[in-house]
Amino acid sequence: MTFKVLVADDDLNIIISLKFLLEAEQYQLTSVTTPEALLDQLKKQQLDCVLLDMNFQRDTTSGKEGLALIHAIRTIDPLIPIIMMTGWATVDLAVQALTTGANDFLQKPWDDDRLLNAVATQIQLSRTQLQLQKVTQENKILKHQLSANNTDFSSQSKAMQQCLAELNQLAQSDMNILLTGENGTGKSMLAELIHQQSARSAASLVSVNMGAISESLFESEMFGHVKGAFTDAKEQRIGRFEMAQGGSLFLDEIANIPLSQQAKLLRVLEAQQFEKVGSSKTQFADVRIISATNANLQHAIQEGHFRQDLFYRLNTVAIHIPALRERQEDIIALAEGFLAQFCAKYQKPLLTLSIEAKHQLLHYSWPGNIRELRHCMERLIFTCQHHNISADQLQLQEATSPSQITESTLANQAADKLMTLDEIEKSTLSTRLAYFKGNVGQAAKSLGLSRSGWYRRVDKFEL
Ligand SMILES: Nc1ncnc2c1ncn2[C@@H]1O[C@H](COP(=O)(O)OP(=O)(O)OP(=O)(O)O)[C@@H](O)[C@H]1O
Repeated sequence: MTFKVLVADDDLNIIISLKFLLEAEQYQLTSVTTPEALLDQLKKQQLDCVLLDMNFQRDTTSGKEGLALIHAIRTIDPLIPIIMMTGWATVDLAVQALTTGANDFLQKPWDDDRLLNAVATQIQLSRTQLQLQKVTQENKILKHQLSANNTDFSSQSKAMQQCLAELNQLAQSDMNILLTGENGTGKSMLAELIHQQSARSAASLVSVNMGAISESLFESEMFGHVKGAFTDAKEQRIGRFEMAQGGSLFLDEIANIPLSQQAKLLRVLEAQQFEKVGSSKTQFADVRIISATNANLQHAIQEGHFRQDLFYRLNTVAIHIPALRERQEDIIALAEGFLAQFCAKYQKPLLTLSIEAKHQLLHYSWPGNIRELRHCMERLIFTCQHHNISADQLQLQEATSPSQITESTLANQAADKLMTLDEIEKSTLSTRLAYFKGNVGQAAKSLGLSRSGWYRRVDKFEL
């Protein structure tokens, strides 16, 4: 990439020398000899750095002209690096230039290496600053979108209202919270709600799906690594604990942490300290942990798959999120809410639910909970021919048992609809998950998959 440097000096010899020096290093040079031409160029083109003489009239040496120009440049471009140059340097003048808004100060005659170094460093710094602004801005937008989504959190059932009241109170504390409940019951959404209502809401909520992190990358993902810590560590990397500093860390699918890594997580939770992989520097972890699982952790402890001491650390308070079938008052309201949302999104006329459709929605077991209901409503926007949705258009079928899904049924399905191998795999994952009522561990095991193998496929098929 070629960077554009603007040289502003009334001495043509200086301009020619700088032209030779900078163009030999692949910079593209524009030169001006008056302050007016300098400001004009700044308004006309996108530049990466300004090399600015401090005195334009030959008989002046005070540097006042240069200082006044810094102000003028900053009103046009607040971020462009300005490197001041003068043959009449004093410490006072240098300090004045830097406090007025210049980024560096060089004395004429200059040392070539020092000048090239100053230009490269200042361009690099301003690009990093720009990048940071961009990321901060994106972050703000994402946070805004997330909290806007949360205002969509809807529930009318008594069970959920109780749950929300409890969460509202706990959110104000700094206790670690464990959310339990089947897949798709809204645990991630509630984690976001807890964070937004906590004193940590100005900092980030960082989410990690523990089932999706491979065992070998666990430490690096969670605590970060320094450059060269292992073969692939080409750059230093910040881990999730550091990203969530001052905020909250949401550990989803917590039961999926391999036993070997549980001790490492426990140490951070106990001592609030961690080290990046490859570093001996201890860092302080100021994060609130919200974790979630659809598994029975007590059972996992008895089976020796989960550490009891880690369970106690995570489970300062536990909140159970009821399954959708246990809060029937929510089903129709949620379904109608999703229909309204998707009709607006896809610019379709509003669909309504017939009495029979409502009846079926209420009597279905919803193994995939609210996620399944949401997908079902989204699908109807495209499959439903009439404004009033009938029961059979819902296409709700209770799951068949895996023993019924034989190779021949799959082969028949494939032949009937000419399914691709991917479609068969996708359909098997969904059926199996539904059969095990959303329990990923059991569903994966029944297919001979590891949890990470399961999640890789879930990602691949965007399930
Ligand atoms: N009360 C609610 N109101 C509106 N939408 C909801 C509600 N609860 C959940 N959802 C929606 O249902 C889907 C699943 O929610 P979420 O991911 O929070 O569930 P989860 O329990 O964390 O699932 P998993 O255990 O699979 O990670 C999301 O699309 C979410 O927006």
